[in-house]
Amino acid sequence: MSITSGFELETASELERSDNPLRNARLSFIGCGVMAEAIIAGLLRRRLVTPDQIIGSHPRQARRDELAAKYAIRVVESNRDAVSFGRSTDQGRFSSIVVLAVKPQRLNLIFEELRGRLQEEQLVLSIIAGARMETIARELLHPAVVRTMPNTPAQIGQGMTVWTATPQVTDAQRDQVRALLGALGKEMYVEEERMIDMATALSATGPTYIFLVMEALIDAGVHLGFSRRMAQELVLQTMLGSVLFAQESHKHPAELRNMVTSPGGTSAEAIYQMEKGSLRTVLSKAVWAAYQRAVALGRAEKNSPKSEEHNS
Ligand SMILES: NC(=O)C1=CN([C@@H]2O[C@H](COP(=O)(O)OP(=O)(O)OC[C@H]3O[C@@H](n4cnc5c(N)ncnc54)[C@H](OP(=O)(O)O)[C@@H]3O)[C@@H](O)[C@H]2O)C=CC1
Ligand SMILES: O=C(O)[C@@H]1CCC=N1
Repeated sequence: MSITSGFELETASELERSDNPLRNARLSFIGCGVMAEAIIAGLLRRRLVTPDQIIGSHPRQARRDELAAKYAIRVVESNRDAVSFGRSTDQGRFSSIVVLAVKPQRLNLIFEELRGRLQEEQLVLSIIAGARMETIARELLHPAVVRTMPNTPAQIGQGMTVWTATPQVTDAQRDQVRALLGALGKEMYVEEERMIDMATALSATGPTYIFLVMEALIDAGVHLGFSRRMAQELVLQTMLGSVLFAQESHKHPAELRNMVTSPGGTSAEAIYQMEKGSLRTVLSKAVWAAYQRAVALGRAEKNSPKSEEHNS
């Protein structure tokens, strides 16, 4: 059976560029859900890799078929087979990145399956919330680990990913990671691993805060009497315009807000109600709660499905 990809390629071939660090890489995705698909789509869209450089593993046949048809990549059932794809052999040597993209609650199963199965030159790149590099390295018996925290706008190449790496990750591998994450949007390297948990709460969980506010404002517009379609257009363009304004003007948000706030006017009235309703405190508490949860997910004893059940 031949597989064709219906996937649109966006830019001129990066593959042909000699400075593309992923040119000869093999990528194995362990768990092909929402985020893994976003990374795969971004890499192919930017033509940083070809479909034959990618393999994914997934427990469900329907999902395997779906991804194979959409991206013309190989998707297998066995996580071990996916990792083996990147192993160098007498026939060829590859740089290989193994992307861990399962839910935190599945991580212990993955450790059991993959422990001791990685070659020295393979790189493990985790996107799993809470999972600490020390734990991954210890459980997989593999010291070269990169920990990243992307977010869902990566699906359209507008993501924000924060990442860090163990000292065993080489400069060449760091270049590969930058290229891979660059296909998702912006990337930011941090030295301190605790900042990954902080980014999990702020930028990775971030779309949740924004979409909830977006939804609430659209509902408020409907309450005023706008059709849902009109309210949605007004709110989305207002949010987009405000973000671009903040980005391009380089002004502090408070300064931009003051520009909207005429004395005795509508904004002042609205601000009064938002402060009365403790909007800032609620947002701060939400981010703090998300941070605490990210830290808790990283604790080994919380990583088993059993303890998660007790937790929920
Ligand atoms: N969603 C987000 O905004 C972000 C998520 N993350 C992190 O990314 C990771 C993945 O999240 P996300 O993509 O949203 O989650 P998904 O649930 O969409 O993806 C995980 C996938 O792994 C599959 N899976 C389950 N068990 C196994 C197994 N034993 N072996 C291989 N695959 C398995 C699941 O299959 P099935 O569907 O059958 O259960 C699912 O498709 C999480 O660890 C999360 O913390 C990081 C940043 C942002
Ligand atoms: O809710 C979650 O666990 C994931 C991790 C970061 C954002 N969403």
